[in-house]
Amino acid sequence: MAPTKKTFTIGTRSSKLALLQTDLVQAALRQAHPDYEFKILSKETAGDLNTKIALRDFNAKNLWTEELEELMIAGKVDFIVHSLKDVPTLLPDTCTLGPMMPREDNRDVLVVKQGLPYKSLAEIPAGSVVGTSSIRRTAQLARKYPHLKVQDIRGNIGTRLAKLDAEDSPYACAILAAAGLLRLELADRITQYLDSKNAGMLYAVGQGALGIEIRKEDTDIKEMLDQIGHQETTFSCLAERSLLRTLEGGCSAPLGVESEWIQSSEGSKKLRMRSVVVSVDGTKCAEVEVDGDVDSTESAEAFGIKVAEALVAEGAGEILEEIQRNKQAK
Ligand SMILES: NCc1[nH]cc(CCC(=O)O)c1CC(=O)O
Repeated sequence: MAPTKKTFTIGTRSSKLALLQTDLVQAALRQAHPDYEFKILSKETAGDLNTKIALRDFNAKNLWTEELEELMIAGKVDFIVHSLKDVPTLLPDTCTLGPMMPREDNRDVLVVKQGLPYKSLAEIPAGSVVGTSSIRRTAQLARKYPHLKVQDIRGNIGTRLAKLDAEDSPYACAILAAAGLLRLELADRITQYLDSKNAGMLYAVGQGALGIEIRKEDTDIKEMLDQIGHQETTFSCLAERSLLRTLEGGCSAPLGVESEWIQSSEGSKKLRMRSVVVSVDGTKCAEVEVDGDVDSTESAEAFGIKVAEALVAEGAGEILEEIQRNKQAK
């Protein structure tokens, strides 16, 4: 009888996208470690079940992660695959993020309601309703496209597209992450990729990347994940998360980022990060572009703090405090 393979259990949410993403990690690990077996254990989380309340009104930040972390701490799963964007910047003491696989497209995209002719955000007529539940997207739209209206659109990606396309829907278009649509093979729904240059829109910290959460002391799993990791993704995402953590806005901060690796004249690559904090009504804005030498976890974390300080010097602190005050007054 063949000896049984050493088996690892991967935890994930049970949404279609979460399962697809977990399949990507499982396939990469099977290829890198043919001697091991990788099983998937999926679970519906509080975040999946609560689709009625606007995301920005949730106080708990770990709706999507907490129950899976409990399974990992209890030893029922060995590591967890998340959309990095949904992972809180502060993890439980015993947990940490492992090396990250190559990032999918990190941009936001415009998706136009089926049957409407618009080819870009700039073409959407004044007074039209844009579907998004993200405070970051809402604030950036208010700043760059003040003639458009914004309305919540909740649920997983399939649900949001159905709400957008419904004949009696109020929406002309919606803003979504490219990564989710591409992974679900819905690229044909993408009308325009949005970035700082063509649309003045920056993406969310961690968008397009997968976060693999592990037990902090589990060096074996960390080494195993090193085989499928991609340093540029890991470092840029850690820097983005350090920036968000320093501004301490959690997922409800109207913070946009855009990271890119640029070739410097000395031959090494530098990390260039553009970042913006916008007041919800779009009237106030702090915007920076910073280059840094990032070649380790530590320098990535330090660079994120440096970008946060640059934003604060541009007035980001006041904008975030005002949002905090309004929340408390509710
Ligand atoms: N907030 C929900 C969410 N979390 C992760 C993705 C998919 C994209 C990604 O992995 O960044 C989405 C959907 C979206 O924002 O359109």
